[in-house]
Parts: sequence; C-alpha cells; structure tokens
Amino acid sequence: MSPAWHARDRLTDPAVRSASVSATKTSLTPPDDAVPPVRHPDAPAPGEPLGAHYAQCFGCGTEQPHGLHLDARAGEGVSVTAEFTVRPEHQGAPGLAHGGLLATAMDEILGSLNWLMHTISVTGRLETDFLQPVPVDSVLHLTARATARHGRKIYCTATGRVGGPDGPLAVRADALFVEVKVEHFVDHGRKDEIEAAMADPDTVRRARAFEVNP
Ligand SMILES: CCCCCCCCCCCC(=O)SCCNC(=O)CCNC(=O)[C@H](O)C(C)(C)COP(=O)(O)OP(=O)(O)OC[C@H]1O[C@@H](n2cnc3c(N)ncnc32)[C@H](O)[C@@H]1OP(=O)(O)O
Repeated sequence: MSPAWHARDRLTDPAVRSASVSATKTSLTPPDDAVPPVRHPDAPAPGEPLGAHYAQCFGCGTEQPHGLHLDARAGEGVSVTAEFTVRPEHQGAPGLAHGGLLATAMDEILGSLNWLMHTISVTGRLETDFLQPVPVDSVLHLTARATARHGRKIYCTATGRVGGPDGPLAVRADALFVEVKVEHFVDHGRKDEIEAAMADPDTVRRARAFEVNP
C-alpha cells in the first residue's frame, strides 16, 4: 500500500478520526459545576518539604537509584514547587533532555498536589507542551497547582521554567487526576512490593490519613 493510501485510510478510519481529539479537549476542561480545590487544614506549610510518597518512586523516591529525586515543597493555596536538574542520563538528543523524562517530572510534581489536599489520586490524563529544548545541567523550576475538583476528578496544571522561577517557560502540562482508595494500589500492585510498602508504618499511616478528608 502506498503512503498516500495509508494516510487516507487513517483519516477515514473511525478509530483515528477527530472524535477522540475533541474528547481530549473537553476532558481537561472542568465542567461548569466543578468546585475550587481546597487546601487541607493539615497540609504542610508553604515552603515545607513534602517528602517522598514512596521510597521506590521513580519521581520522588529517596531509595530509587534511577529516579529523578524530585523534592517538592508546599506552596501557597493548593500549589507545590520543586527544582529538577537535568542530568546526562536524562538525554534524548545530544545534550538535551528527553521529552518523556520531562513529562515524567511534570507528572510527579502534579501528583505531589495530593499532599496539599490529603487526597490519593492517580494520573488519568496528562497533556504536555514542550516549548523549548532543555539542556543538560539546566535547573528546571517546576510549579503545579490544582484548579478544580468535580467528584473524584482533580484538574491541575504545571509549568517548568529554565534557570529560575521566572525563567523562560520550557514545559507546560495540564492533567486530570482521579481520586482512588489505598486499595487501588493493593489490588493492582505486585505482591512483594505491596507487602514491603505495607510493612512500612509511615507509608501506611500517610496513606490512611489521606483517605479521611475534612
Ligand atoms: C501511598 C500513597 C500513594 C500516593 C500515590 C500518588 C502517586 C502519584 C504518582 C505520580 C502520578 C502517577 O504517575 S500515577 C500512575 C499513572 N496512572 C495510573 O496508573 C492510572 C491508571 N488508570 C486507572 O487506574 C484508572 O483508569 C483510573 C483510576 C484513572 C480511573 O478508573 P476508575 O476508578 O474506574 O474511574 P472511572 O469511572 O473510569 O473514572 C472516574 C472519572 O474520571 C474520568 N476519567 C478517567 N480517566 C480519564 C481520562 N483518561 N481522561 C478523561 N477523564 C477520565 C471518567 O470519565 C470519570 O468521570 P465522571 O464519570 O465521574 O465524570
């Protein structure tokens, strides 16, 4: 089949037509009856480090040798900040950060908003704009904030700026997180890691505390 035929087939195949594109657009737009996100009364004070939600997490885990080691801090309202230094092992093109890696950093900083709301939620949808290349050794200044809640859905947005909090905007992301119970991880996780996590009283205490909202 010629490339031209292939392209035409793709356009006429219902599975790849624009329906999914418009669904994408609306899924990150809060509905009219969404409510503002609420900072939990026991949320860490602005400037306070959040710590890792799981020591082996690729994004924030302190015991994960291959991870990004993001160390997020609470911000004002329902927001968080973190700095992330792009290392040589994060390259996609010579001397430049891999886009998927940057998306991971955005996913992690957005996930950190859980601490501010005392909610357990996971990424349902993550949309990332890469606005300029990010060189190795750059410090990316990340911020994320929750913008709305609707039932179990949490709408949030994040930015990554190079060199400083007011530096050039390099990455931007919008996301929909979906609130889950601790059982989400128990049901879906691998037995050995679940058992190890459950044996850590700190992890269990935090996870259970997050299930009780004001
Ligand atoms: C110990 C401390 C740990 C703390 C743990 C913190 C971890 C943070 C780590 C960083 C973040 C991650 O990488 S988390 C890992 C990556 N993400 C995941 O693995 C999630 C995999 N996906 C799933 O498990 C599932 O699809 C869920 C949980 C997202 C949704 O499933 P569900 O529970 O059955 O709920 P469901 O009814 O489908 O959806 C609920 C509502 O959300 C909407 N919704 C769901 N998915 C989407 C979507 N992709 N795009 C638009 N909308 C969506 C639905 O339309 C619905 O809206 P309406 O009908 O109510 O209007």
